[in-house]
Amino acid sequence: MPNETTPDAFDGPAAGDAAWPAAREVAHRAGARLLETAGASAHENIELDAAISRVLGRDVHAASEIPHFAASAMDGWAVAGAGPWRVLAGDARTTTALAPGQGVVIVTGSPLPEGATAVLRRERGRLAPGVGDAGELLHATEPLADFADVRPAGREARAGERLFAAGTKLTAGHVAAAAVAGLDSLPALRAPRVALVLTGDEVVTAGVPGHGLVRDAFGPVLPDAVRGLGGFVAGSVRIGDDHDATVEALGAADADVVITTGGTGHSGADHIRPALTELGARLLVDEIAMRPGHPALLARRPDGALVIALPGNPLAAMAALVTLGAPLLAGATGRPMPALQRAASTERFGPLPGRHRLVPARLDADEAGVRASAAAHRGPAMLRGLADSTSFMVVPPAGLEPGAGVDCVRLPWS
Ligand SMILES: Nc1nc2c(c(=O)[nH]1)N[C@H]1C(S)=C(S)[C@@H](COP(=O)(O)OP(=O)(O)OC[C@H]3O[C@@H](n4cnc5c(N)ncnc54)[C@H](O)[C@@H]3O)O[C@H]1N2
Ligand code: MOO
Repeated sequence: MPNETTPDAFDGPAAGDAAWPAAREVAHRAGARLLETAGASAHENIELDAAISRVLGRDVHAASEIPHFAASAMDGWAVAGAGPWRVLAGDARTTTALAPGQGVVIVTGSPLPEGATAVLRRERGRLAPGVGDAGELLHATEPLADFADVRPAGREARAGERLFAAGTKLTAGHVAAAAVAGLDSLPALRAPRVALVLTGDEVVTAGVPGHGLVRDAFGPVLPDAVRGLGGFVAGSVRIGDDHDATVEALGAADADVVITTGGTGHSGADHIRPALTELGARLLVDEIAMRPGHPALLARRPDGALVIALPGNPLAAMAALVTLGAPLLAGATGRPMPALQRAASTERFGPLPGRHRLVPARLDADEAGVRASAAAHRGPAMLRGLADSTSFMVVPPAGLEPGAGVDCVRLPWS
């Protein structure tokens, strides 16, 4: 998707300590521009088993009526006209038509024989000897309405009806519905290719870390989080705190979007900013007025690829991912800015002038509405709070009184 781009005023100047809402807007526009640049090559057909979390590039229509034949919704008898009914031998699979006064055994999902006017459930039918040579007759134990327990053809969709709109992010529900509609593939937008660059001399990937070392919190979860946001992790590298290695990794990553972790600070051990400068990348967001996640960056490489630099502190990185990554990947897959959910804060937050706070929280609904309960263990380097959460509350700079409404952003995996 990346392409040679000329700097222009599209994104505005680097936001320089951007306000939280402005950082989201810049990220969403930058993502949308990736999609514009890709044009027709952004579209592809995907098999159903690879479709979950992908975004539709075009509307999807029903190829035929759904269901495409009238069927029984219950086990019992297909019957024609008013009862009692004479029950034919065999079952609905071998009986193609019924005359009034006839019935035949049918199971759920079987096509209704021609002439059938209703299905009588097994538990609502009684077989009794008929008078004279009438043989055994089927009686309904309660009144039977016309078309009772029949699934008519086309009840769920007419042929040609739009099932899902372009821009829909596909869930298991969409994919199952597409399969029932007889579709083998879906017209998707190509998932933006994301390359991960995980930095840090002190980061280890197995076991209990030794003194001064930390276990990598990102490698095991970012691929799934990126997929949840509509992207696809195509590659991942780990580098130490080294300038040349950072320049090489950021420059060489073959992707639409590069996501880095750590090294966003201004110390001698932090190499993301100098590497972006050396690569000639343009900063679109240069830090965000938020806590945690303040040092996060968004930049565009000269070839058009976008770079999201997440801070090393794990909770801060996740806060930055929902702030920059979610809008960016929404824009890059033709979707609007991810919606914020409104909830009532159960807790008081004092003011923090000029800064939004992202607080991991659980959202619960009851008859009074949706409540956001901030998690315990929510320091920037902690993760237990995140584990207990479904969202981040976005506490405005003025703070919040208990019960006051607050916007919340969903976690990528919730
Ligand atoms: N003098 C200042 N120091 C710091 C500031 C500041 O404004 N002035 N900002 C703080 C904030 S806020 C954050 S957030 C961090 C940003 O740090 P970096 O992005 O430079 O990340 P590192 O320094 O590489 O690491 C920070 C922290 O995160 C741990 N880490 C790194 N990678 C991983 C990983 N894969 N899994 C788990 N943990 C990881 C790392 O060990 C450090 O503990 O800077 C503050 N300092
Ligand atoms: O972004 Mo940092 O985690 O606020 O400490």
